[in-house]
Amino acid sequence: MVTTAVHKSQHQQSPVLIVGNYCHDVLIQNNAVKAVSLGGAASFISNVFNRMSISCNVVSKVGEDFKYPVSYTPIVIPTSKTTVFHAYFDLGFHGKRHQDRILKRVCACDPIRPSDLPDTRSNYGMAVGVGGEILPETLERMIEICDVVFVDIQALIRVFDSVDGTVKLVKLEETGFYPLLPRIGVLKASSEEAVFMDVEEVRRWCCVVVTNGKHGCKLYWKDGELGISPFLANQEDPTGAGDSFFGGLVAGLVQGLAVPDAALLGNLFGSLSVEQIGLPKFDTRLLQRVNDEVQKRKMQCLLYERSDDELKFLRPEGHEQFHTVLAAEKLVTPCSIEEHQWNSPSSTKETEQIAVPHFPKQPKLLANPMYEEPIQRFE
Ligand SMILES: Nc1ncnc2c1ncn2[C@@H]1O[C@H](COP(=O)(O)OP(=O)(O)O)[C@@H](O)[C@H]1O
Ligand SMILES: O=P([O-])([O-])O[C@@H]1[C@@H](O)[C@H](O)[C@@H](O)[C@H](O)[C@@H]1O
Repeated sequence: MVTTAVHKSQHQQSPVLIVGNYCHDVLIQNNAVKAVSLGGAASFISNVFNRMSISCNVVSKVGEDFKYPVSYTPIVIPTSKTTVFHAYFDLGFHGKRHQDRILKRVCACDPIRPSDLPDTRSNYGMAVGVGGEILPETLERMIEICDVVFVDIQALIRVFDSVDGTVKLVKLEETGFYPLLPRIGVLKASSEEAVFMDVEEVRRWCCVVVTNGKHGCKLYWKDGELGISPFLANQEDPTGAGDSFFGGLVAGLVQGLAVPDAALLGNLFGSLSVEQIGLPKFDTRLLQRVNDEVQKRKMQCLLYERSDDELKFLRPEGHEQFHTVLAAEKLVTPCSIEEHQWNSPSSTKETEQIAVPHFPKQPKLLANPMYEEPIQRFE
């Protein structure tokens, strides 16, 4: 169970094992490339861990064409190319459902096999594939070598059009991963992905976390559910929000927070991520203050620690106050990237802007009469 591993990690300092390929992301809008960036859940999550001083180990495969410096060296496959995703931000209408982007996997690196994983045990495993690189046997091996495994559903239910690589989703129960669910700790899904599983069924086996953009997230476990408040953000690019959320959630658990407080940290990192294009660069002062608050919060919670694992899901006393303090810290710290609009050169080290002749004007929020929520449009 999630919290058992939390307690173990306080005694042994084993790292978190992150499994998923790095990729190259190409962000496209109005038929023009707006940015090319390091992508893949592994890059967004390790970015959060680095800044929260959480030690981790990444197993990721790339080709010789991989072009970004990363803190955790990937396995280079000479016979394969790095996974590439094209994200289209203006094709977001599929029948009646709105999506903030259409993804196409235009290149796929090799899968990650059980033999690619380390022999040593980890307290936490994160199965965070993006391009179908995690096989059922790889997840099974992760379950064997990690005390608790956190899984992003996108690693399990994505299929890729054989002609143009468009990402489609299949029902979780139709995948080879389904029998493994009772052995994992947490399954994370965005609200778009959550409709591809039976939440009522899956919550009997593991904790389910459903993220819902600017509305925050919701936790579902066997005996209850709990909504976790969002943080305000000026969204520039939704890419990596779910990954940064997941990094924040697990960072919180590793630090010893209760599940609802850790999910709040996830919401904070998700909200910081959408404010920048590509891999976010977090403000050092903000991170220092957030780290301080997490330490204080952990000490407060130790004072009334509950022994029953299931109770760890309940909102601990002072949770709202923790949200207020984190929100205030976010508000007082100006974004470290001042020029982070679509049409400005980015100062993020690992994000590269490509100049195109006619950039659109600033993103503008327009109400779409077909849907309740406003959608982001570019003129
Ligand atoms: N516009 C936003 N404002 C504030 N927080 C956001 C926004 N978009 C995303 N987030 C945060 O990031 C998390 C993940 O975003 P979501 O869009 O649900 O995932 P995904 O990127 O996988 O589609 C949300 O639960 C929320 O905490
Ligand atoms: O936006 P998000 O869902 O958190 O995660 C994204 C993946 O869905 C996408 O396939 C990948 O190319 C991005 O780099 C990022 O990892």
